[in-house]
Amino acid sequence: MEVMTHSSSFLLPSTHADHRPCLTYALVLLNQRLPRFTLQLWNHAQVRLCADGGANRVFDELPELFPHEDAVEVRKRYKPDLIKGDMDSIRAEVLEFYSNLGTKVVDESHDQDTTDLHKCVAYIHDFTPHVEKSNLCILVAGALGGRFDHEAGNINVLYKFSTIRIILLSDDCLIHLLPKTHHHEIYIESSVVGPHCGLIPIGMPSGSTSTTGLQWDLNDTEMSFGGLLSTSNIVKADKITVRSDSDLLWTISIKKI
Ligand SMILES: Nc1ncnc2c1ncn2[C@@H]1O[C@H](COP(=O)(O)OP(=O)(O)OP(=O)(O)O)[C@@H](O)[C@H]1O
Ligand SMILES: Cc1ncc(C[n+]2csc(CCO)c2C)c(N)n1
Repeated sequence: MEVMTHSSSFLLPSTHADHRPCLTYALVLLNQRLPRFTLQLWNHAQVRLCADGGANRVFDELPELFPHEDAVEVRKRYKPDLIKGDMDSIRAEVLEFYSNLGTKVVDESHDQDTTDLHKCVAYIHDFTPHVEKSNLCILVAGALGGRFDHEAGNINVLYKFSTIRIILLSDDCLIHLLPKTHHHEIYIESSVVGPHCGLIPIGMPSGSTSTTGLQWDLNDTEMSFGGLLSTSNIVKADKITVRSDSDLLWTISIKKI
């Protein structure tokens, strides 16, 4: 089975990033307080999207990161490429400001059956050529640590688009899917992530999971809700390996530096 490699180098300043794996990043900003490392994500990304009210966060909070600069100048420098959603949360002044700067706006207020994050990921999916999809990684800022229905909807997007690399981020942790179609090698950037981690089988039980590099490694172990979950585990090596017969969620803490 093919090996899929994972790394959190997008949390490092661009100049420190290693080249493993060599990915193209897209950033989606949601309607929650921007994580403190938003500038790192922004600088790593080739394209930046705001999901509806996420545009208010960029408008209001990005200038706070440059308190000695004129807010309008900062907003012009950090302009999203696209705003997409059902447009019930973005403020009129924010929509007008970014439209005037040339940000593309896609109003999908007719669709009340998919979330704004789903709409943004679908856009990236539809407009990324097939050959480039394997190198694509979507970083989602503000996806965790808020309302539980939103968090569950955000996790569901990982499953709906399980062939695309998508990483959900909060200030405290990141999560992504480890598809059962691959063996996994997770490279730990120990200056920015860890040591707390977890492996969680959402959706269906896992009959057999084996790992290396964890304090409590799994060895052909069964996991399920109602049974064992690997929560509060600890990374003990620079590389973690995971093999499972089910899709698993991997989560690791982000350090407060
Ligand atoms: N509290 C939260 N926790 C996690 N994710 C959130 C939260 N609030 C918003 N989001 C994410 O940001 C996206 C855009 O947020 P926005 O507030 O514009 O959505 P909405 O669909 O209008 O929300 P609501 O359910 O309040 O009407 C949502 O689709 C969701 O993915
Ligand atoms: C069974 C069911 N439950 C909830 C919603 C509501 N809903 C889900 S996504 C969305 C858009 C949010 O921007 C809304 C309003 C629905 N349509 N169907």
